[in-house]
Amino acid sequence: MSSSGGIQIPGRLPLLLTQEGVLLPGSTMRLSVDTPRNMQLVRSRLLRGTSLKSTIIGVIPNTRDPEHEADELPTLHSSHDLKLILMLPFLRDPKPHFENHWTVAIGTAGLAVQVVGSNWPKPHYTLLITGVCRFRVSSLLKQRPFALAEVEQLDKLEELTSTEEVTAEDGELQELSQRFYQAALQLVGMLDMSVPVVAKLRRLLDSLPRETLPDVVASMIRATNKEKLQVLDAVSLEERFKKTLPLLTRQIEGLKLLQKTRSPRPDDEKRVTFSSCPLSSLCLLLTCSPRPLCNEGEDEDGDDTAALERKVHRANMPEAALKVCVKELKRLKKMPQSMPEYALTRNYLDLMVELPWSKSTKDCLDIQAARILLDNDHYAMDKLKRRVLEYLAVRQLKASLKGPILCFVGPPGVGKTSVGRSIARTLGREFHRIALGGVCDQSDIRGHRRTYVGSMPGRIINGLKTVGVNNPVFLLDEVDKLGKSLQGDPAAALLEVLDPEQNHSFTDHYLNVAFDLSQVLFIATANTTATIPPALLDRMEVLQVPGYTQEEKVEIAHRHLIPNQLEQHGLTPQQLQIPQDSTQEVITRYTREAGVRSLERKIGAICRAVAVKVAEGQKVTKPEEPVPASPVQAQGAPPEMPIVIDHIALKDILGPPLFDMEVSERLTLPGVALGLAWTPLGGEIMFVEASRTEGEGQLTLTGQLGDVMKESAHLAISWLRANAKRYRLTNMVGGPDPMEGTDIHLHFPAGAVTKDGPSAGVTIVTCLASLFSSRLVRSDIAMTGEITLRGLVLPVGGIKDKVLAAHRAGVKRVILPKRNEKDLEELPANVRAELDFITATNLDEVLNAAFDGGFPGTASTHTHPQLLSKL
Ligand SMILES: Nc1ncnc2c1ncn2[C@@H]1O[C@H](COP(=O)(O)OP(=O)(O)OP(=O)(O)O)[C@@H](O)[C@H]1O
Repeated sequence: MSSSGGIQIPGRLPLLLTQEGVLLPGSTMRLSVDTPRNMQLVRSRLLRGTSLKSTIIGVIPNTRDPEHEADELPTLHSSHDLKLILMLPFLRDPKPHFENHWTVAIGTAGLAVQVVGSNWPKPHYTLLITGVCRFRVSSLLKQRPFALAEVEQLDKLEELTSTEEVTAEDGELQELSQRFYQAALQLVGMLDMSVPVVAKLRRLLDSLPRETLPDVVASMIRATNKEKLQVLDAVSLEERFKKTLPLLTRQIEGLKLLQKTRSPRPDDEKRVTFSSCPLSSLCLLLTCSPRPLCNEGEDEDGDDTAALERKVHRANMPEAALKVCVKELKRLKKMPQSMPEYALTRNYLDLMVELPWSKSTKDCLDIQAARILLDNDHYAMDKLKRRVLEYLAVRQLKASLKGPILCFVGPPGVGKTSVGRSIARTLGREFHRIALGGVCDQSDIRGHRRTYVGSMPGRIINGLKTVGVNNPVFLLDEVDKLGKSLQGDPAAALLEVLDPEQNHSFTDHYLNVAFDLSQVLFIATANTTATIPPALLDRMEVLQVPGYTQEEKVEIAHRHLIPNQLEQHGLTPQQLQIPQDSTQEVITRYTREAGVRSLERKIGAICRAVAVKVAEGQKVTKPEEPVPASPVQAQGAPPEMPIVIDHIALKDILGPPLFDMEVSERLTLPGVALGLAWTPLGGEIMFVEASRTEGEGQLTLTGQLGDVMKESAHLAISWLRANAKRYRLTNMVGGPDPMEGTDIHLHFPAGAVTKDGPSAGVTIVTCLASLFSSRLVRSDIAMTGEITLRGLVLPVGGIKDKVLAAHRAGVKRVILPKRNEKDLEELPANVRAELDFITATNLDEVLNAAFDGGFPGTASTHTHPQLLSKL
């Protein structure tokens, strides 16, 4: 600080633009920073810098930092006095180098002594900055990512370090300084000297260099921002004394008046004392808070706390919470604003009053209406809708229903989230979605303790604050994708949230008081139950939402997706028509999914392409121009409406088809069979390929197989070797042991995808049987089932999704374990009608069905007709 021993500030300073208050040299101020440039400055200079130099920044007052980084910087605060002083030499200078407003911008170089970051209510930093000296911006070096400028230090006041020097050099300045000093003494004299800071101020008045007094006193007394700006702009010391003295006198007069008008109660005496000096600690002696406690802001601030107190009492919170709030309020009142804890306590209280402790919406449940709404919003999903209606009906009869928590499990894009939204609508409740995918910190659910820097409440409490009622529908999306880390297990934190017996007293770490979640209706969604922790799964009722059949997808597209997309793209059915055939083609040749999300995207792509045509057409058809009569579209002429998307248009817009009906093509060699697999994304068809070469009887397995699948492969080989004679299987030279002198390679294409599970057993056996017998597997058949060493076929899971995948891929016959027959009832009628199902109890039956005309050696070839059941 020039005035305190000649500190030299760097020649280049990053600029912090603020409108919050005026930092004067020698004072300390707390500033909240949330705009892009200022945030960037804090991150790259204050948080990353390691030297003292990197903590010095230039604070430009009275200037708004633009909300968006792309916006240009506004005119910086500039001093008129300085402008004059600086311009004078240029009256003589033919080529002034002060060309723009930057040249006279003035600010205070400050030392950032503390940086506190917080994400609530939005990301921001709170800085504690001590003013060092005035500076002038010579030139702006860059605007992004934060403003950086070449600066010139202005306060060089060494000449006035003692009263003697003043006397010697400048009579008028000395007189001013003396008057100022006397006035300051008088002010301190009116305050209660028993307050330690007042005593300290008294001592400082004698020990501080006189030239620092105007800045220090101006930052403490009652003064508006405008007045403080004038003090900052007063570069000459004389001017500064002149600007500050009236303020000081006004404060003294004000105090006198206050003392006169107040009743002489000891309390009041103290209050005058306190209010005239906001400083409650020594370090704050030089503090200027953005809204000083003792200027105009004070009343406002006092009101502010009073308003907060009123809100606390009106928030209708339970007694325990109220007690905590009252205690915190008491602490807040005693705290100076500049204390870091002030902001924390204030944020806490603000949250407490905003929480919907007893605010709820009234359920408007009408089962008839709910049924209609669910049917209107979603096609198919009958089982799910039935269960949801049951649930709603019970709620209607018993309002205080505790649990169960519904968990919709199914592949992506089958409408789990959107059913959740519909349930909220049917109940007339607020809806809030909490995405849990990737959450691996339990404080995400339960909040951080307030002792942490940047502590925040968890997502549940935040959600309640957002919806503003205590009985919303909370959709816990993707519960199966919760992670775990050193920061704890969020799934464990969810246990308390979802347990109806416990959640009436859910305690968020940040709140530290119980909040009643029993009115909240929780619905969870997941792609698979396999990764949901068992304790969590146990608290939920799982409702499977399987993928859709092609017919269902066509219906969904025409009833929901196409109208939605048309609306979103500003089109009408009079402008765009997608016939059923085209939708069917999009489904089969451009998408391969269990849900309809990809289909929706493709329809979106069609709409965009048509929107361009329509918009071009509108531009060409100006009102005065007649519309061409010919339906043949001339170059630049508007297209004929409606634009109908046919096979050719589809290819134009979406490109060549992405998927082919490849099944029959790939089953043209012996040693290939088609299996069915279940994945969290729905069912999939899966080819199994085998080849043999001369060798030593080794088995090679490729395709990223898990242990269980590898074991299935070994099992299949063992069974075939054991039964080779019966099935007349041979090795390469025609010998009876198929493995003798032969190496086998089994491959599961889509080699990058990990595969596991026992259900490929029957497919591997069929594939190897085809290889050893050199016979082709039927090209229209797919299969699934676990095998045993004795050749039995055991049931497997995910039958519905697997069969739907087979149907999607154009397969005509499906072999599945006999004990899975019951699962076929869940299939849509049209799928059941279009597929032949062969249910098998042993591998004999499987082989017999998988090859045209049966398989040699199987019992049924001779004794029974082929086992075929059309369900
Ligand atoms: N049966 C249906 N009827 C109407 N629209 C549907 C149906 N199923 C899905 N949709 C639509 O498909 C889109 C995707 O649905 P949604 O986001 O609910 O899928 P999701 O199952 O939650 O997927 P994820 O598991 O990826 O979150 C939505 O626009 C939804 O409206």
